[in-house]
Order: sequence, then structure tokens, then C-alpha cells
Amino acid sequence: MTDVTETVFYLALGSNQGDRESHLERALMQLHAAPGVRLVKVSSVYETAPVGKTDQPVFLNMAVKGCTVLSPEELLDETQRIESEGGRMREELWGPRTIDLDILLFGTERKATNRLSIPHPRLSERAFVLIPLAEVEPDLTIDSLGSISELIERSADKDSVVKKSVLAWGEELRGN
Ligand SMILES: Nc1ncnc2c1ncn2[C@@H]1O[C@H](COP(=O)(O)OP(=O)(O)OP(=O)(O)O)[C@@H](O)[C@H]1O
Ligand SMILES: Nc1nc2c(c(=O)[nH]1)N=C(CO)CN2
Repeated sequence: MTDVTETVFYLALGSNQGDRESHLERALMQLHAAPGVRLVKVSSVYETAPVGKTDQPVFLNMAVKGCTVLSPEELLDETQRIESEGGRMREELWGPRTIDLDILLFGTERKATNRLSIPHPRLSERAFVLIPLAEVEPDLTIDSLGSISELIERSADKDSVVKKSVLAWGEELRGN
């Protein structure tokens, strides 16, 4: 039997256009169905005020933990395919989107190429990413950046991240 090593990864998901919960749910199902990818744990859904470009609708955000035999670039191929199939248009930096999937962490990988930076460059400053991530991995420490609870404490948007709901689809993965 071939020994296939899996790597743990964490993704952030966001939506602020159309039926936001359906976009998140569909993306989760597609991720779970992607060859070589399995989801291990999903967070609740949080309603969050837009950061960066503030004159746009409020977001729903969540985070997932998964395992994969894919490389980081192959995982990005999958997340970008899911974004395209979810009707995502790449129109405006930080602008509204039906579905956005960002790779936050991928094992111990550190890289910064034109196509992919890991850890995600803005991970440590965004409460809309950190608070859902802390729900799936409360004891996470992000290299030199610090513990996830310290990062949340320092983040400017922590008071505008409000737990809203739990997706029916992810329920069975929540207690893992
Ligand atoms: N860790 C990563 N996860 C996802 N995309 C990444 C990552 N690192 C670099 N990218 C690149 O970033 C590009 C732009 O991504 P995207 O349009 O989702 O940005 P954004 O969501 O508007 O902004 P932000 O990156 O601040 O969340 C993608 O085409 C992708 O190649
Ligand atoms: N609250 C919130 N703000 C954002 C988000 C997001 O997902 N949630 N995504 C952005 C670009 O990735 C820019 N600003």
C-alpha cells in the first residue's frame, strides 16, 4: 500500500452577496467532495462588518479545518474552482463577493509566491478570520505572531464579529 501523507489545513470562507448561507453551504459540500480533501471541523457562521472597503454589505464568515493529500497549489486550484462555480467575479480588491475561500495555514508551510502566500498575509489582523478559526482550533499559535487569543485581543474589528448560526450541513463535523 502506498503511504500517502495528509497535511492539515485551515481555510476562511466569506460571502456578502446573494443567499450568503447557501453560498457557504455549497462551498463546504464541494470542498468535502473534492478528491484528496476531507473536512475535519467547521465553525459556526459569524456576521461581520466589512473591513477594508467598508461601503458594502455585511459578510458571513466561517472557518474550516481539513486534511489533504494535495499540495498547497492544488488546494488553491480547488478553492478557486469552487469560487468560480459559486459565481465569484474578480472585479474589485476587497469588494463584494458571492463566495471567497482563503487558505490560512497549510501544515508548517511558509511561502510567498505571486500566486500563493502561506500563512495568509492578513490572517493575524482580521478578527473576522481569527474568531471562527479559534472555534475550530482554540490553542493555535501562529509562529512568531502569537497565540490566537492574543491576536484576537489586538484586532481592531473584534467587536463587529457576531456569532449568528450553525449550518445544518456542518453540524456532524462540529464536535470533532
Ligand atoms: N493564502 C491564499 N489563499 C487564497 N488566495 C491567495 C493566497 N495567497 C495568495 N493568494 C492569491 O490572492 C489572489 C487574490 O485573492 P482574492 O481575490 O480572494 O483576494 P481578496 O479576497 O479580495 O483579498 P484578501 O487576499 O485580502 O482576502 C488570488 O488570485 C490568489 O492567487
Ligand atoms: N468582514 C469582512 N470583511 C472583509 C472580508 C470578509 O470576508 N469579511 N473580506 C475581504 C477581502 O477578502 C475584505 N473585507
